[in-house]
Formats: sequence, structure tokens, C-alpha cells
Amino acid sequence: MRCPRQICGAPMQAVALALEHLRRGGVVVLADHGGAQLVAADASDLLARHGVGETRHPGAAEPVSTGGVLDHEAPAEAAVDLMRLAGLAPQAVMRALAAPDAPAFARAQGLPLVSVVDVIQHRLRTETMLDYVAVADLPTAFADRPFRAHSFLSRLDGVEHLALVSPGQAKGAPLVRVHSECLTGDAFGSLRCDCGPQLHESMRRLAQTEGGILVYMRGHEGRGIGLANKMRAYALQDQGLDTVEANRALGLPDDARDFAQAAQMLRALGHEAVRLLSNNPEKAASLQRHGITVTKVEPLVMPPNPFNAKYLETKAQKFGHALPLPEPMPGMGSLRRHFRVTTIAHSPLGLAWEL
Ligand SMILES: Nc1nc2c(ncn2[C@@H]2O[C@H](COP(=O)(O)OP(=O)(O)OP(=O)(O)O)[C@@H](O)[C@H]2O)c(=O)[nH]1
Ligand SMILES: [Zn+2]
Repeated sequence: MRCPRQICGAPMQAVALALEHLRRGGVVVLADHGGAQLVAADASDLLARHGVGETRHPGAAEPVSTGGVLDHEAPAEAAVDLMRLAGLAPQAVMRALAAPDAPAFARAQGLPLVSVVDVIQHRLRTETMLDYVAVADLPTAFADRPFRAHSFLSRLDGVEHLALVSPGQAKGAPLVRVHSECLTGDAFGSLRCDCGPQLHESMRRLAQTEGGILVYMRGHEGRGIGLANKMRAYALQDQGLDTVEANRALGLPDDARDFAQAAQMLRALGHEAVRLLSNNPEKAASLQRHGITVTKVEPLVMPPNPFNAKYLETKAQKFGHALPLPEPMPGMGSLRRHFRVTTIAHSPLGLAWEL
């Protein structure tokens, strides 16, 4: 799986050119998935060279995260990071670019083009936001031999993360599970989600390979909204909302997770390429954006139960997770009321649905 060329490019070179240009008081084009912005250190440059008439003045001020683009993947954070990296004051002036083709516009104007992803990759290669704390053996119920448990501390937010590594040396890209903390599923065996079974199955599978890695992301609870908010979302789901609708009803994002720190943990453990155990295409894409090559995505599909069937259906429909959807049958009424789940059968995904 590769990053699209126009987004990833050659980040170090693109960023170096952009920094040089900004230091000389120039304007750069900053692209992201949703469009592009003109960015400068000083409003006068932007106004003088790129259309005073269309620019809202004085415009709106947007505070940015102190961790910059590594904390929040967005154009404003990237713009301020560029200023800081260029040795300028940590503030930027931005104007949305109306031209649909940012690369063509940049070429025509002779402006450097840099993307948010370039800035992320540059910072990941040149800075660290994690401290490596300690390593110890961790025998578990899921493996014959102990995992090595590596602990990390985030300088950004003080969150402690853990990586469990199975014995041996991986030949090529190691098998990796990046697992988001889910206290209810992982520790209490909640049936509302598939996290617990996924965690345990991944530990079993990692233990069967040499140097398999479980990256356990604390602070990802509830797809990043936290435990209490997840409980508030569950309460709304009990009234009929799905997992996305419930987050939105609470004014919270669908998915607030960021995999930058997971990428840094993998890098700290000596890996730039992985085989990922996941059904979530965005997780692989996010790791890629943070400089980890995902050579293969291996599914981690757990048999559903009557309590998490709707949740899994929503993950497939709204987040694009690679999960099998039960086929509605004519005259069956509510599918959810009627299906029962059998276990592993002959489907390639290891699931069978009995209606
Ligand atoms: N907000 C919210 N979070 C949930 C809910 N159910 C589980 N989670 C959280 O979702 C996270 C796991 O994300 P999932 O979408 O299940 O799976 P994934 O990690 O994106 O993808 P896989 O790699 O395939 O497991 C954990 O942090 C859970 O706490 C829910 O109903 N609402
Ligand atoms: Zn869960």
C-alpha cells in the first residue's frame, strides 16, 4: 500500500524547499486531502502577491495545538510547524486556495508545494515525541513464551503506551497489531464491541510469529473521546442511535484517534514496514501517512454476538471496515432480531451467518 504520489512526494526535499522560501519572506502552497492553502509568515506578502480583493481581512484567528501536526493532523498546525521549523515566530497567515489543482497553481506561480503529510513525515524523521522508559518480560495466558513489554511515555500528553513483542526476530516486516484501548472490552469482557476478542486473538497470532508486535494505544479509549464519553454514547445507543450518530449527538468527532505515536513506537522498535492485523483501512492509511509502510493488511474478524452485531454493521457501513454484512432475506422483517451467529465456518473471513 503506497501513499498517493501527489500527497507524499519526497517530504524532506519538499519541506526543505518550503522552509527556505518562508525564511526569505515567501509564500508556499500547503496541500491536504481537502484542498490547499497559501501560507506565509506575514499577511502583507500574501495580500500583496495573491489577491487583496478576495481575502477576508482581518480574517479569523485559529489557535493551534502545541504539539502541532503530530498532535492534530490539520493545515493550521502544519502551517505553524513550518514557521517554527523555519526558525520564525510560531504564527502563520493562511488563505484557502480557490484553484482546484494546487500542484499546477504552485508550478505556474513558482511557489514551493508542500503537504500536511510532508510536514508530519519531516517531523517524525527529525523529532521524537516519545520517551522510551523500560522493558520487562510479560508472560501471558495467550502465549507459551513471555512477550517483552516495552513502555513509552508521550511528551505531548503524558500518556503511557505499551508494546508487547513476541520472542525472535521477524524475517522481513513483522506482524503488528495496533490496538486502541477499550477498557470495557479489553478488561471487562464487554460484548458491546469486538475489542476484547480482537486483542486476545491478535496476541495468540503474534505469539505464533517471530518478533510480532502488539502496540497498545492508551488514550484511544472510545475512538479517542474517552471512557466517560463512550459511556454517554452507549446510553444514546441504547435509545436506538448507532455508534456514529451517538458521537455526533454529543458533539464529538466520529473518530478522534491519531496513529502518530503508534508509528513512533514502531520506529523506536526498529521497524519502518509492517504487516498489519486490522479491518480498518483508515488505520493502515494513517500509519502510512506517519511514515510506516504497510506491506500487507491481514483481517482480524471476530464472530459477532447479539450485542455487537449492530455496532459491527455500522463499522462496515460508515467506517468502511472490511467486515462481512449479513444479507437481508425477503420477508424476514428485522434482520437483527432474527440472525444468530454460528462460529468459524468455511467463509474466507472465518465467519458464518445463520438466519
Ligand atoms: N465512541 C465509541 N467508541 C467505541 C464504541 N465501541 C468501541 N469503541 C472504541 O473503538 C475503539 C476500537 O475501534 P474499532 O472501530 O472497534 O476498531 P479499529 O481499531 O478502528 O479497527 P480494527 O483494527 O479492525 O480493530 C476502542 O477505542 C473502543 O473503545 C462505541 O460504541 N462508541
Ligand atoms: Zn471496545
